[in-house]
Amino acid sequence: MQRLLPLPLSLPLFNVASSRAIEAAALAGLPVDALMERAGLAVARLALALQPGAGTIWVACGPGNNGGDGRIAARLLQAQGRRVSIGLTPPADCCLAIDALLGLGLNRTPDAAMAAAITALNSLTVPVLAVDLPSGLLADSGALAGAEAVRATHTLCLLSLKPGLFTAQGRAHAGTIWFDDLAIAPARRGDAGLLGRDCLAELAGPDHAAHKGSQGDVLVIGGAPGMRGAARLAARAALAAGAGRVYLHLLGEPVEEADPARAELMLAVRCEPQDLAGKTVAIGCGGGQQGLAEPLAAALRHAPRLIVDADALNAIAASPALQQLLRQRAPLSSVLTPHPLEAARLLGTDTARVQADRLDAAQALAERCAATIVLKGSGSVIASPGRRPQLCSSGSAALASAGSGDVLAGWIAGLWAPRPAIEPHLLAGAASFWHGLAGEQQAAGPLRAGDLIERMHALHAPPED
Ligand SMILES: NC(=O)C1=CN([C@@H]2O[C@H](COP(=O)(O)OP(=O)(O)OC[C@H]3O[C@@H](n4cnc5c(N)ncnc54)[C@H](OP(=O)(O)O)[C@@H]3O)[C@@H](O)[C@H]2O)[C@@H](O)CC1
Ligand SMILES: Nc1ncnc2c1ncn2[C@@H]1O[C@H](COP(=O)(O)OP(=O)(O)O)[C@@H](O)[C@H]1O
Ligand SMILES: [K+]
Repeated sequence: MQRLLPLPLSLPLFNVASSRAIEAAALAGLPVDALMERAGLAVARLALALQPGAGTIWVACGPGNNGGDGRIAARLLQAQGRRVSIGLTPPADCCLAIDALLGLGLNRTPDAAMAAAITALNSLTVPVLAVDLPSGLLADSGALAGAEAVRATHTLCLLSLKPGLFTAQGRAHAGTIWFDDLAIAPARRGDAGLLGRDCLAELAGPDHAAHKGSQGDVLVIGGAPGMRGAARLAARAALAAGAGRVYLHLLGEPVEEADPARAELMLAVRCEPQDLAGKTVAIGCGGGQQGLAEPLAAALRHAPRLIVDADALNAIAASPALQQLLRQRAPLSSVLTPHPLEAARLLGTDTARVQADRLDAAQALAERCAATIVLKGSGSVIASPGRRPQLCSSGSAALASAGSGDVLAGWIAGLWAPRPAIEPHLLAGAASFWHGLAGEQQAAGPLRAGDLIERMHALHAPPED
């Protein structure tokens, strides 16, 4: 059993169908109850490690094998001399609750009895340990099957890691995530990947002979009047990520300086095809509603590497001609960074549908746009045509603050410029992980986007001895 996050090494994720196939293959060589015995033992061990007080441990058991895991844990806890109560209502002296109501088999809105038990679990002030998944949370998507799911303080995921724990509502409901593979090594590829720190190894630093010309040029296009800050944040992030030279083309009224507070940034007065050639271009941050279509069409045609964010995404969603230009770009040359509403506009649907299956939505968008997609939010999804999607395991609600998305767009550009040959799927995963890692390093409260850049800059790996 291991505490999962922060995650050093990336791991495979298995959806419900694959998890069932892994279980069936394992059971072919084992006694029928072997896996459930292992699962119950793991639950009981973690329950004791959580050091429950002297009261009664409530084991809320559902009708299927999730409940079966709970019953075995209850038996083992009793054998350890603990008072245990099995049922759908808590004992008066509850010191720890084990949520074994529903796991992989959740397939509809919780019925009245289950919903009442979920509400009772959520009313407790003692720790709640969820078995496999918080009950009410869908394993494949991290969406809720009904109005409410258990908000656990700990979740022990069993046998196979399920994607739903790591995206949409998963992280908000799972608490501290633990994993026990029940001593079974899956003989199949994951349906998706969970990105760990090892993804940063894609980003080797510059060699000693590097110079600004070898580190690539970034051009940030956006920052209409009133929203200049968004483009400046992206440009500052590109600089902090390691681009050799960073230029800003600000839309609307001319300005004298690119960024008076960051002397390293240069102003790009024009945005003609020859100004785009050879550059990594990030477009859309603070782009506004007007003045963006022309530079966007030029960037789609001429930028060899392109990151499309914010208003540029909205402009593409509204224009079949721009959509066609996007699809006609060279393979492996475009990264789109939508939040769920922007993704919904591009897909012609609504935010709720995107959030109901983030992995599916991101993959559909990647195929439709022929681009790498970073679908942002808790558990960002990185999807590319023909690739397995990745979920970012880093990040926190400290990032839920204006400008952190602009920083991500600029950061991707700044990492891409010195590494023009890197595969965008790997680049976007590593950049998102880095961004999330910096976003976790906040004791409390939101992280201002300017401070986020400084934290991301501080995470550049020191040279090895
Ligand atoms: N497979 C593995 O990898 C391993 C699995 N293990 C464990 O088994 C768990 C999976 O067990 P499972 O398949 O029995 O499903 P489970 O989650 O107990 O639910 C099914 C029951 O709930 C019911 N039900 C469903 N939705 C409902 C709702 N909304 N409201 C009310 N009822 C609802 C459903 O009813 P039915 O649809 O049949 O009418 C059925 O009776 C897994 O999460 C893990 O803990 C480990 O022991 C070892 C490895
Ligand atoms: N709760 C959260 N958990 C993890 N990451 C988050 C969370 N909230 C926001 N983020 C991240 O912060 C960034 C916000 O981007 P975006 O919504 O475009 O903001 P803005 O447009 O203000 O820059 C994204 O990278 C997103 O993944
Ligand atoms: K459960």
